[in-house]
Order: sequence, then structure tokens, then C-alpha cells
Amino acid sequence: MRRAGLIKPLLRINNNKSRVWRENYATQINTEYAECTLDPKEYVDFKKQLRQINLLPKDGHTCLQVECRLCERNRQPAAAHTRGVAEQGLLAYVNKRTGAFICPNCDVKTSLSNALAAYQIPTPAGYLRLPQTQPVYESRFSYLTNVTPEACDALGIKGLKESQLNAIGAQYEPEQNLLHFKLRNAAQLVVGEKVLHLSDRHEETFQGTSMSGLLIHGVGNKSKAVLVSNLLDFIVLATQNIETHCIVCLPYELKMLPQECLPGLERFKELVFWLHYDSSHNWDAARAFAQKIEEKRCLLIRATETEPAPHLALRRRLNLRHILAKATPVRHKAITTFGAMRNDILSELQNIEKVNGVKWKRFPVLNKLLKGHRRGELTILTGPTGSGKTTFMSEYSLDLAMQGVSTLWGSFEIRNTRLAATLLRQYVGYPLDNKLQEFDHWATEFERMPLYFMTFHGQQPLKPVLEAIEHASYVHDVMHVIIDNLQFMMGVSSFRGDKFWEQDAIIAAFRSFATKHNVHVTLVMHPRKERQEDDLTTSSVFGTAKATQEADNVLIIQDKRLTSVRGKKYLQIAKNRYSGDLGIMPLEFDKEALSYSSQMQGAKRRREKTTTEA
Ligand SMILES: Nc1ncnc2c1ncn2[C@@H]1O[C@H](COP(=O)(O)OP(=O)(O)OP(=O)(O)O)[C@@H](O)[C@H]1O
Ligand code: FES
Repeated sequence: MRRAGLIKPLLRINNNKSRVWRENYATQINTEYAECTLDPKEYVDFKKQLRQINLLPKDGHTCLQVECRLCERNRQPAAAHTRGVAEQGLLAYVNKRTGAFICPNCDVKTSLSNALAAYQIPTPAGYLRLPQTQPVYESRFSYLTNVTPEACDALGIKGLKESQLNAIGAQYEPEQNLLHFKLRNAAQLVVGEKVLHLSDRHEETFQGTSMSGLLIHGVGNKSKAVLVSNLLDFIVLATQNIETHCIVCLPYELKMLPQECLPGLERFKELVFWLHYDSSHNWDAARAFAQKIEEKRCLLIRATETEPAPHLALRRRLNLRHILAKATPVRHKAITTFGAMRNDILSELQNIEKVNGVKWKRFPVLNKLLKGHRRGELTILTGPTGSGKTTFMSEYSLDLAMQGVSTLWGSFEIRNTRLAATLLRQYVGYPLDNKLQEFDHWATEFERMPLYFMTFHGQQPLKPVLEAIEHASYVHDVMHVIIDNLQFMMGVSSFRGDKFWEQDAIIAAFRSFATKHNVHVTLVMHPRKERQEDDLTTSSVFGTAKATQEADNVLIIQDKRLTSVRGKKYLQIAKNRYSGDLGIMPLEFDKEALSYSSQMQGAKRRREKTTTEA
């Protein structure tokens, strides 16, 4: 199995709405499942091995479905000639993108190479089958009862009865005043729980080992399902008795859809996204998730005034079945018409703030000019050597990650530990080297952000980097990738021709990645050697004009302090394809916090003023 650059998740992902506890247990198999990309050759060998033992897999939407052989629970694999008609054994799932081998029956996840040995006849000497394990998920809530009328009324859904809530699997926890639902995996085993706090409507998700749980209401033979992003929408639709569709609540709202959940969706031929977009960073979530679960079976109800999320539609007395019937394909055909795009356009116009993207909290000038940070765009940041490109990009990305933008850093120039230390200092707002007693507190807070780091360092060929990014965008739902800096991929890739040609090819690869995977890619690039007194311009970007032609945004750090007495340092927005506004943002540097943010500096001055006045 080819290892891409390993991506080290900074452990837990959490934000104030939904707590995800990722206990990364090692799998029971002899090695922990490594984050790696699928080796096509291994996949072919595995299918060949299955044919040899006459075990015919089912080629599903996202997974190969095959009888599991990992543990002793299953019959020993019969030799090819003795197998009669295969009665269906317990199913395991091989993810066709990552090669992850997932068995929901024993809640196991491992790599294809690990699993292959279990299908070999004779079993390789020394290979031990897994002991039989029956995963038991221990609920965090010890006292759960039937839903009470008061709890039902607290939901504010007109006409809803507590008996309906009990019928869809809801339970009530009186101490914390919350509704509780079990999450089950593809083998219908309880592997987690999702709760809705009735006091403030915030949700929390708790999962055990492999994060494979979904909340599904509806009988097993339905081949269609509606996917909703929160429990309120789930309750509204699940209590409507919609005959044609199951109702599925995504476990982590629009933040992410773990690959371990995909086996639970394999049985559906049609999936309708009917989502509630509660913030700008998840406006494109349906498109991103559809790419993961196979676009051609995905339909979308585009959020408009007349087709809002289910709980809003119910409140506005709109006809839910009528809205459901109007779902259209997520992706338009190759040739389309205005009519087919009409709802898309209306939805974007009515949600323009979300379409503008995620606003920076620390850089209001950037919001004014760039309007926000959007998925699918390519940004180039350049500036003189040592001018603060990495420092600025660190704070720029931190601001977004604090708002839920899942971010992957490719730091080829400085070590991940140094970059993470910079990010932490910008997060805290002051250095911790003489306040080490505070480190654990801040580090635990910091870990909860969706920040990932590629473990590549120094010169890297382009291919493994793109593989690692592709893997991360699939497995971790990454929305923003930063490459610092591009020059580290020059001279080692298998390009022939001059360095400008090589640079153009690398930029073209990132451009198509950003568009195809709807991920924002930021490339930090050195400028051509310029005379210090000259302003850098878009043509200063290293290489040919292609770099700045392909980019949606070009940001340049201009440092005039070195060439004139009253010189300032500022960030120039030299290209802005989305809204066209160009301009500059002054960069005052707070060395303590390693911050360029005027907001942070203002807050710090206010803090100091109050302490001196006290
Ligand atoms: N405006 C500033 N004033 C003073 N020091 C700064 C400023 N901006 C960054 N620094 C400091 O300068 C050093 C270099 O910053 P950084 O690595 O971000 O620059 P860079 O442009 O990425 O460098 P390179 O061109 O080598 O990639 C860091 O120690 C950083 O803390
Ligand atoms: S049935 Fe698959 S590991 Fe036990």
C-alpha cells in the first residue's frame, strides 16, 4: 500500500455545537490502520484472490462488499471447488477510494494489505484471525426514559406527540434536559449517540471506535433516503411517515462525513440532500459530500425561501412532500440550460452572504475586498524573503480554522512543530515560554480545531503531495490547503523542460485540484529577484504569467520600510476574480502575538488599558 505523506490529525475535532470524541483506537488487527491512499495493484490482487476462493463481492456505490473473513466468527473460507451456493455471510466493506477495509460486525477498520491474508488459502503460516468481538458502546447517559409531553412541547413543533418521538427511537434524559438518539453502523450495532439539548438546541455527537454511526429511520427495503444535517430536521421528516424515503441524520452536521459511515449508505440507490446551512463554511457541503458518496445517486434541494430546511418549511406551513419531489441532481449534465440552473441561481442570490464565503474575524479589510474565503479557489501569496509570508498565512488560516474551515498545511520550509507553535501563539495572543503552566489548557483548546499537517518536509515531488491532499480532502473533508512554498516542488518532479515550464505544470495541477475537489488551495511563492525599491506586481510572481492567470486571488506583501523612512508594510490584493475589488491592507506586526491583526492588537490595547486603570 503506497503511503502518501502521512497526515497527522490534531486529535479531536470539536466546536461549540457538536463535540466529536475521536478515540483513535488501534484496530484489533496487528497494525493500526495507516492513513494511506489506495494502491490500485493491491485492489486488483484482492479481487483476484476473491475470485480464486469463489467469493464474489458486490461492487457497491462507494465500497466493495464482501463476506468478512477477518475473525473466527466466520466460517473458514471453503476451498473454491467445495463452495455451494454462497449463503450471505457477515459483510465487510472495502472503500474504493482509500482501500480502508471496514467490518461493522466487529467494528474493525484496517488496510487492504492486512485483510488480504485472511482470504488466502491456505491461511499464511502464523496469521492469526481476530478473536470474535462484539463491539459494545457504553452510553454516556445512564438515565434515559420515554419522551415526556413537556420535552415534546419544548421542541416547538406544532402537533408533534411524544408517542411519535418514542416511535422514531428518541429517548429523554431529564437531568440535562436533552433528547437522545442512538447511532448505528451498517451492521445495525449501536456505535455512538447524538443528543439535542432542548434548552438551546445545540447538538453533540459521541462515537466509539471507528466513527461509523448514522441515525436512520425507515424500513430496510427502501432504496431512497433523505439526508438531513441536524436532529430537528430529522424529527420533522421522520414523523411525517414519508412512504418513499428513509430519513438519515448525518452524524457531524455539515462539518464532515467520515468514510466509515459510507457502508451504512450503500443500500440506497438515491440520496436527497435537504440541508440546513447554518454558517458560511458549509455552503458547499452537499457538493463535497456528494463527491464522496457518488454524485450520480445524489439529488439536492437547493436552499431558497420557498424550499428551506425541513423544520423551517414546516414552520412556514410549506408542503414537505412537494419540496422533496422538486429535488434536482447535485451536478448538472455536461450541457445544461438556464432553466436547469434557475434554482441554483435563486438559491445563491437568496444566500449571497453564505456564497461569499467565510469572513475573517481578524482581517476586516480582507472581507471588504475579497468578500470572504470560498472553496474551489486558488490563491497565490508572495512577498520579499523574510517579509512574513508564513507568519501571515499562519494567522490567516487560523482565523478560518477557528470558524470550522478544515485546513491542511503543507509546510515544506519550516517544521510542523515550529508552524504549530506559531499557530498556537497567534491563537493564545502571547508567548507561553514563560507561562508553561498554561500550556495544557491552551493546547487542549487548540487541538479541537480542524487543522491537519502533511508530514512532508523539504523538497518534494508533486505526485505524492497531490495524493496526500486528495486523501485528506476525502477522509478529513478538508476545505483549505496551504502549500508553503511552491518552490520546494521544483526540480524534483519528473518534468522535463525548463523550470518555468515545470512551475506552470505544478500550478496547473493545483488549479485543477482546487476546481475538481472544490477545495481552496493557497500557494505561497517566492517572487522573482526584484530590486528592493521596486513594488512587487503580479508579474513579480516567480515563473511565467500562467501562475497569476490561473489564480483567482493574488496577495502580495509589500515592504516599503526598507526603502523609505516613512515606508510601511502592507498586503496588496493585486488580483480578485470573485468581486474584482483591489486594494491594500496595512500590516502592523505585534511581535508578542506574532499577529498582523488590527482586531487582535486593538483588543490587546483595550486589555492593557483596563489593567493599568484598575
Ligand atoms: N512585520 C514583521 N515585523 C517583524 N518581524 C516579522 C514580521 N513579520 C514576520 N516577522 C518575523 O520574521 C521572521 C520570518 O517570517 P516568515 O517566516 O513568516 O517570513 P517568510 O516571508 O515566510 O520567509 P521566507 O521568505 O523565508 O519564507 C519570523 O520570525 C517572523 O516572526
Ligand atoms: S465479522 Fe468481520 S471482523 Fe468479525
